[in-house]
Amino acid sequence: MGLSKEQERNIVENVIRLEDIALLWNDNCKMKNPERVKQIFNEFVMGGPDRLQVVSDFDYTITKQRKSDGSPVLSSFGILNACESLPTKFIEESNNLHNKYRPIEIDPHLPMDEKVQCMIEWWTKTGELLVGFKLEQSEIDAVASKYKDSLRDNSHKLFDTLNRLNIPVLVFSAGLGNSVISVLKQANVMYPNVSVISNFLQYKNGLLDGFQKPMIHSFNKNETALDRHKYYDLVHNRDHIIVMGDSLGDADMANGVPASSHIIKIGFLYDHAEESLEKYMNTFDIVLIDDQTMNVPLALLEAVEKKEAVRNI
Ligand SMILES: C[n+]1cn([C@@H]2O[C@H](COP(=O)(O)OP(=O)(O)O)[C@@H](O)[C@H]2O)c2nc(N)[nH]c(=O)c21
Ligand SMILES: [Mg+2]
Repeated sequence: MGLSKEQERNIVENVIRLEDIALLWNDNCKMKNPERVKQIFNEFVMGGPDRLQVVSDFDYTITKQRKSDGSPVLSSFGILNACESLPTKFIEESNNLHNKYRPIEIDPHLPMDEKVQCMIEWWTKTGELLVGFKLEQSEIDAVASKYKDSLRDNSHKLFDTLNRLNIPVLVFSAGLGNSVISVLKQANVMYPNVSVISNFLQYKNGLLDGFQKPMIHSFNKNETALDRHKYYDLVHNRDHIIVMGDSLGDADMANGVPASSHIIKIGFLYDHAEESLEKYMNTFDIVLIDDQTMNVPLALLEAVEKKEAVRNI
């Protein structure tokens, strides 16, 4: 994936030619407006690492949508539900809630305000079920350890590079933060530049007591939900933003940032790829179909790093 001499020269001369980034011309990579991608890539390379930040979804964005051996990857809530000490009643009721609310979450015809109301109910009821019994973090860790190898190929290289360049990474998940952090730690990518904003378990006198606030559900995952969060102070001056997600709603994760920011949105598409492609292309700048790697964001960061190296000579 290294850059050729000519590519390096182009970067020195302040131009990335998208033509040179072979990955972007693979059949499974779709861009509605390659000119815009090119312009943003160049701005990001010229702006350098100090203006960059990454905002990424977790489930099926940092983790793979499909493993090559065919084994499934559990979501962060899936990891919780696989903990054997959970009471059977919790699993039953949690499944009932899933059966009721998941169709509402993905219904394309329901008005958004109704969907939001239902998602608040779903997360609230799940929180109410998680009260009054023990669940050790070590049990979540034991389940999560089975999924530490489920990160996209080259995730380590991506997180290493982001850490080296001091680029803040926000992992923004409406799932369960305890699982997210456990997987990231056990995969050795939980560097100091990585923050996780998600739903975390709350404990009272050693027993579960629902979720900590504020609630992050599938439709309030944008940085306006973070207005009063300390994370906002850390990143508000970083106006070059790479957003990564696998669901259409993930594209809005950076909505709360100033309007002058430049955002490149990378969408990983897997399920129903043919039917969903048009929507994804209208929503994300780059759509990667069944690409179980981090190679595209990595190519951008490699260009940023090369340019920075030249600048510092
Ligand atoms: C409250 N709740 C929400 N979810 C799902 O968890 C997902 C987490 O949301 P997300 O962070 O947007 O993940 P994603 O973009 O990878 O899908 C939501 O989309 C819900 O479908 C849930 N899934 C399970 N199994 N149990 C739950 O209680 C529960
Ligand atoms: Mg996801």
